[in-house]
Amino acid sequence: MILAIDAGNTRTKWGVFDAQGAMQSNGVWLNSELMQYENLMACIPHEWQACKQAVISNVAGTRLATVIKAKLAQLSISQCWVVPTKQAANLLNRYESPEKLGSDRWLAMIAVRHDYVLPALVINAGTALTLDALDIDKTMQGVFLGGLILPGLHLMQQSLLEKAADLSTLDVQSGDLQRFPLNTHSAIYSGALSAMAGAVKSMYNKLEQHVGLAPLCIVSGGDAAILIECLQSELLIDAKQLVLAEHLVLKGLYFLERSFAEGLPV
Ligand SMILES: Nc1ncnc2c1ncn2[C@@H]1O[C@H](COP(=O)(O)OP(=O)(O)OP(=O)(O)O)[C@@H](O)[C@H]1O
Ligand SMILES: CC(C)(CO)[C@@H](O)C(=O)NCCC(=O)O
Ligand SMILES: [K+]
Repeated sequence: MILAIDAGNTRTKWGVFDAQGAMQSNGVWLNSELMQYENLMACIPHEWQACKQAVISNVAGTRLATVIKAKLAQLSISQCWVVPTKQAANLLNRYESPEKLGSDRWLAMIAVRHDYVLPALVINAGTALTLDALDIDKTMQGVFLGGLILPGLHLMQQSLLEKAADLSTLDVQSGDLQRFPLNTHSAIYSGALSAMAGAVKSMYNKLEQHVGLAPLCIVSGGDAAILIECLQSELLIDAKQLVLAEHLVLKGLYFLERSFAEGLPV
């Protein structure tokens, strides 16, 4: 059994994979929750005890990493912390400094390379919104062309409330997506969601132009369903090309681990 851990900026998700690559169990913590456990053993899921090996993606900083390291050490689970490279698991990374690419973005692309037909736009709608363009070359290798980083739905709204004096008494709460909003909550919510959808449409068009055919648009993350609904209702992207994908980073971790085990080039 292999344990995969995806530490994002808001939440940490984990999944246990069997030898056939099926996810047998999974769970999630808020990072704030995870940092508060005094007794680390108390919050270790019993499913972890069947694992000898963990593969970890962390974009949440060193404090959270320290907590996770200690948990795994207590259980004598070996640890592999993923740092993106120039090439791995049949995917080429064209980032100027490959190791500076977020490991969550890299692993989501590894999962998409494995599970879907390329080209594809790989979207994570979480704390941040990332839009990563994935093509395929003549040798059938996946190629990461580059991508965008934006604030996610919660952050976009939160930053407005923090910096605009007349909005500072409001909470981030879901307004409605409206075409012509007539109250502040819906104006802010619709503004943030429209900005996200507009960025997706723009990036999708660029990739479509670049590859000369309609790419898939694979969406994951806490706000994936909301974003897909908006893209569909506003007719921005053909519904046939839209896919809601779960656990992409966890699956990417499993596939990367397996590619190491099979001795594929890294
Ligand atoms: N307690 C919360 N705090 C912040 N965002 C939340 C919370 N609960 C739900 N969300 C929603 O989830 C989104 C974050 O998604 P997700 O959980 O995928 O992020 P994450 O775990 O931080 O992952 P990543 O850092 O990889 O983006 C926010 O935009 C927000 O709408
Ligand atoms: C962009 C985020 C925050 C998305 O989770 C993460 O992938 C990250 O911290 N990336 C490092 C910077 C980069 O990808 O260029
Ligand atoms: K993520």
